[in-house]
Formats: sequence, C-alpha cells, structure tokens
Amino acid sequence: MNNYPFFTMDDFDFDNKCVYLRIDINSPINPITQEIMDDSRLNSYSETINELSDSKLVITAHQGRPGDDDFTSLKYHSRYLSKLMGREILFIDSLFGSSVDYAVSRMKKGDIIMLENTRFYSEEVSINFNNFNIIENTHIVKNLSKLFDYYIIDAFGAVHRPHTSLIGFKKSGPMIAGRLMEREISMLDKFKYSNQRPKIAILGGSKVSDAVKVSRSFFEKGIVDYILYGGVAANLFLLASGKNIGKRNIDFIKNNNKNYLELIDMARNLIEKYPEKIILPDDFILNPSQKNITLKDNVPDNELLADIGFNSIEKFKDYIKRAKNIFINGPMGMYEINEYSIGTREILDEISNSSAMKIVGGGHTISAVNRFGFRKYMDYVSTGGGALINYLSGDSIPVIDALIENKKMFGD
Ligand SMILES: Nc1ncnc2c1ncn2[C@@H]1O[C@H](COP(=O)(O)OP(=O)(O)OP(=O)(O)O)[C@@H](O)[C@H]1O
Ligand SMILES: O=C(O)[C@H](O)COP(=O)(O)O
Repeated sequence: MNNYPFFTMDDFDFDNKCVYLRIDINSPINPITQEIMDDSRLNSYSETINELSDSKLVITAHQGRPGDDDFTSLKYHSRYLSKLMGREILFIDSLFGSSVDYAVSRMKKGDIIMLENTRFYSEEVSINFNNFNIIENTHIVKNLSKLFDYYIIDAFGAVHRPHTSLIGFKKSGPMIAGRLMEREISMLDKFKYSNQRPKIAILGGSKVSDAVKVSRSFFEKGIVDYILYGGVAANLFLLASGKNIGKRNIDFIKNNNKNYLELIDMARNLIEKYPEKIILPDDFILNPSQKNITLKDNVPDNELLADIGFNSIEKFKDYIKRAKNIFINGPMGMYEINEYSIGTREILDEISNSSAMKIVGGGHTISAVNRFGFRKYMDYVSTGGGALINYLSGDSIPVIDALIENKKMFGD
C-alpha cells in the first residue's frame, strides 16, 4: 500500500485488464490550422501509459470549452500522442454508445483507444454536481462503467473541476491516481508546505474567475505573502479599485464571465482587506496603438491593455528578487504577439535568475516558458493552470476528494 490517502498505480495489477484513463491534454490550439501549439501536456503521460502497456487502455480527455476556438475534436490529439508514444492509438469519434462498446469488446492486451472530447456532451459539465445520483445516472457513467475494471484519473490539470468523466466513476470500481497526479502532488507540496519567505504568486492570463477565488484562500491561509497580478486578472482588480481601464477591457471581462459583478465585489473586498499584499501594474502597452500609458491617462475605448508596461516590470522584478518561493500561472499579456510579449518575457527572465524555488504552470504559461527558452531554469513545470492554483490554495479539490472517498469504499 502507498502513503497517499488514495489508490495509486502501485496498488493494482493491470495485466490484461480493461482500464479507463482520464488525462488532461487540453492544449493551446492554433485557431486557423487547429494544430496543437504546445505538446507539454501530451508529453507528460508517457510514464503512466508505458506502465499500462499490458492492459487494454481506453483514454478520455477534454479540449477547450463550448463556443471557444479551441473546442475541437481529439482526433488530432490521438495522432499526436500516438506519434509521441510510438504506439498505435485507435480514435473513436464518440464517448459512449455502440461504436465504443464494439471497439472495446475487440480490444487485445496492449491496445489503446482514445474517445472523443468529453465536453462534446453536455452531461460532462452542465449537471448538478452536488447530487451524485444525477452524475451516476448520466449516459456517460451508465455506458462506460459497464466496460472497465479500473478507473485511473491522471488529469491533474483538471482536478479542480467536478466533471462527470473525472469523478463520475467513484462508486463504479477502484479509482486510482495516475503517475502524473502523484508527481504533481509531491512536487507542489514542497511549495505549499515550505516556510521559506517571502512566498509570492504571480497570476495573469485570461481566466480571472479562478484567480480571484483562490486569492482569498492564499491570503486568508497565509499561503503566500504577495500576489503580483498581470493580464486580465490585473484589469479586474484595477477596475474593482475604481480605476478607468477603458471600455474594451471592461467588455472583455464582462463577455467572458457571467458572474463578473460578483467577481468585482470579491476583488474589491480583497483590496480592502489586503491592500499591501495585492501588487498591481500601473502602466501598460496598448493594443493596437502599442503606446505605453499609465492609468492616470485615459484608456481609449478601442484599446486593449495588452501587456504590462516598463515601470510595472521593474516593480514586479523587485518582489521577485526578494522572494524565496515563487509560482506563476498566466502570462502578463498577449504574449503570443511579439509586440505584447515583453512583460511576460521579462518577468520569466527575472524568475529564471532567482535562487528561489520556482514553479510554473498553465497551458499558455508553459507555452511562453518554452517559447522564450526558460524551461530549464524552472524547478518544476506543472501541467496544471487553474488546478495548480486551486491545489496550492489549500481549498478542497473535487477529484482528489473523490479519489479519497473511493479508497475508503474499495480499500479492503
Ligand atoms: N490583458 C489581456 N487581455 C486579453 N487577453 C490577455 C491579456 N493578457 C493575457 N491574455 C491572454 O490570456 C491567454 C492565456 O491565459 P490563460 O488564463 O489561458 O493562461 P494559462 O497559462 O493557459 O492558464 P490555464 O492553464 O489556467 O488556462 C493568452 O492567450 C493571452 O493572450
Ligand atoms: O487547462 C485547464 O486549466 C484544464 O484543462 C481545465 O480546463 P477549464 O479551465 O476549461 O475547465
């Protein structure tokens, strides 16, 4: 038996067994060619998949969110993974039903199948996750649970999502943490439980909802001493503190967050309670004009605050220089476009030069780290973005909770 409160792959023998493996290969996708722009997450599953080479392995995963450009089929991911692993992977363009049943019934030891994007099915994300009866009665769980001996969950990047393909099998049979989950948890615990201070978080990117929610836990539990905000997260805090960030940036927040008023309230409360811990940029590079402005200037209606400006870079560097533990999730700006990549590059450069423990995570953040050549300087590159910040915040994590419950049910 292992030392974790959940099953790991050491606890079972998968020889000739039918194994469900949920991974997280949600990757940045080129919106025009649909090509996978960064294969870090795909690369992180070689240990788990190699260890399961004697099983009949069925892989599930998600890509993107409904309505977004990157909400694509997993056909390309299956080809990519097949090439990386040097193993044939049969792609089935459904998640359950007769084509899946038939393909699984014909599997031999060593075969691998990948099923279609779990989020093509509304039952994956749009049900009441507080009621497990509903989850158990989804077509996804009813159909798939007939097929498997074991359920391995290795989707560390999605552990904060209580979605059907991630937690729905907790009563169907042994639910097991994969090798990536084990590695992530043991590495991230080094940051979480380190007493070396100051500890700083750098939160950027566009998914502001996760960033605001975890900030409260980070401060309340004293997990970090400062949070440096960039990207849309910074815009939200600036808006909450009464700054004029311009129409286009306000619209961006509104259009991408149904609960944006609630988020602004939460951000305002945090600013009132922890003013000295919240570190915000005060100048920016505008898109499209490429002007460097401070927030004392008016932000024209048609301009995006696309990168942090030179003063803010210097201010952030001072905090990074003093830190003993650092993690970053989310770029400082629209790093994909050269003209707006300087903030992200400079901040990653300063982190790379620091002797602190350095953790980086998030699909686009990793892509930026790889693109600018900083990967080798990081102590740990997590596959998690939202998952990483939620895990470090010490809040309860739905997939880990389900794994723990499952071990209690199937432990003997
Ligand atoms: N100020 C900004 N306005 C609009 N978009 C921005 C801004 N700053 C950054 N972005 C965009 O945010 C995206 C990355 O954010 P995201 O939150 O997805 O980061 P991530 O590292 O992938 O984390 P996760 O894995 O949680 O998704 C990039 O496409 C970038 O262009
Ligand atoms: O990329 C991620 O953070 C995970 O795959 C979860 O994706 P989501 O934020 O769209 O739920």
